[in-house]
Amino acid sequence: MFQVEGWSDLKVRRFPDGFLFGAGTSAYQVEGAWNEDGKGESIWDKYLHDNPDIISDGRNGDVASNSYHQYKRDVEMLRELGVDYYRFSISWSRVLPRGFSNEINEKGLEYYDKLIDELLKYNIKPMITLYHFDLPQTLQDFGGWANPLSTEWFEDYAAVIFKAFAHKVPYWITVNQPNSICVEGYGQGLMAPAISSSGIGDYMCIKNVLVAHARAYRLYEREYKKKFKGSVGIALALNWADPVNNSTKNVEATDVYREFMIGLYMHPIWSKDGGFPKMVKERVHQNSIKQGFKKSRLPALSKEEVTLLKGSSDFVGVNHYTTVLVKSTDRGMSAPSFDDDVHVELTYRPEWKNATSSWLKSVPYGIYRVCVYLNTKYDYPQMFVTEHGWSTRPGLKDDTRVENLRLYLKAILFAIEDGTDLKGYTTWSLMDNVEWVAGTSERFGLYEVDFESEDKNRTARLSALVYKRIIDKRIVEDDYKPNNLKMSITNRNVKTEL
Ligand SMILES: CCCCCCCCCCCCC/C=C/[C@@H](O)[C@@H](N)CO[C@@H]1O[C@H](CO)[C@@H](O)[C@H](O)[C@H]1O
Repeated sequence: MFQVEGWSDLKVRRFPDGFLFGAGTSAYQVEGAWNEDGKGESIWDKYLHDNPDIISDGRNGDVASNSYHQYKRDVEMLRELGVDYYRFSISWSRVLPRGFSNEINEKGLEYYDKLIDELLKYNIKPMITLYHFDLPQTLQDFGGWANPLSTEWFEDYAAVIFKAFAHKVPYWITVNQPNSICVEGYGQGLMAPAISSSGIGDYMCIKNVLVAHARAYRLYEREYKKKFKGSVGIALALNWADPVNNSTKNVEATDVYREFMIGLYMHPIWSKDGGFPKMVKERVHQNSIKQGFKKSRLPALSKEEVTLLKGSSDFVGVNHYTTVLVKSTDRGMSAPSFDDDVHVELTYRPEWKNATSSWLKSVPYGIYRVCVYLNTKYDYPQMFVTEHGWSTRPGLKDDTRVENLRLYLKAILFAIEDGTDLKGYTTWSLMDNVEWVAGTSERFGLYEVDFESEDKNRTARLSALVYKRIIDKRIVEDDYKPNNLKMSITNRNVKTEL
């Protein structure tokens, strides 16, 4: 059993046979070529072009890590690491420049086809995310994810991508982090399209994104599952939250926080009864009525939608970075708002080590706790860690990333030992990239990208060598120190089933 304090023991745990290691990126963050070869504008292109001053270091995704031109080098890096799979996303507006499926940009499809073939040539399986934050701007002009028609636009887009690649791709993620898309994008105005409509726009978006996910899942299930046997899931932001202490009101506040951060997305897909969690529905409904709304600001799921969503995932994609502590509060908050509906305060332990990103603290037990929570509450769902990572400043000797990686992988080994059905682990990120409004000021890469160089050259960091060693030995060694930072290609015969 994994203990929060003093959890380390002397047993050497091994990653089970068949456990997969991967690395991840997303289209806007690495591709660049924002308007090349017929690509249409996305909401992130527009947002950062219109608001250059909000980017911490002024670097947007116009060129990013130049993966549109450097994809062969990216695959070479994956071969160096010896990973089993590569998680990357497709830019919707690169394939459908105006968002709708009547006009397909063949050059866009060609780019992904070449990338997939390059991966398959070296026995690296593609894990494709259909949507990682970059909606075509043309669709945003019609309300984006706040428009219920978005569920149909997404299904049409998914149909184009499945038709082109279902025969080559074993793992699919429909949508990355609905809470970031909706709460940060349509509520808090922190992510594109930067709409500030907390407590209203975010809930409209959440319903539509979840239904869109389910429509894409059902489409694959109907038309491709039998033939290609791929797995389709959704990636959720599943950070952990504990009460700041064990007082009843803080424990209750933590339950509420977990239902809004985890249950809102897990319950419709993985619970037995389906739909949004009762506690969330009741709180938003009561607040809405008090505030003079005729009905809940959280749009209801119809009976058909509840059924469509229930069971609509082969695995849950766990994007896990950090842990927060929750305190109950009576503080007045601006209303209506998502924060007012949840109504808690968050804090951290001062001793938790900080990454370069202010929100990111190293709390390894959190990943164990979130796995056990999902097991208990949702009956041992199949999982992939679809993102986990650490940010630093530039530099190749990234000891803090190495330490964080080792500690979290050990915690994952405990979670597996305690029954978690975890299929794989994806490190975020393969390389430095555009960290949204933080630009390139927060580096998440196992490979450093020289953003000053014309080609955006990549160099392995210490963490890349350590990750390679873990993949090779299938254990986490505390004392492994490479003699130098030279990288070479791993010739591994990946013997995993699709
Ligand atoms: C005095 C104490 C004050 C305490 C205040 C506490 C505030 C706590 C706020 C917690 C916020 C956690 C935010 C977490 C966000 C992540 O889950 C999210 N950024 C993950 O998104 C993925 O992350 C990658 C790295 O940021 C990103 O590159 C990727 O595209 C995203 O999918």
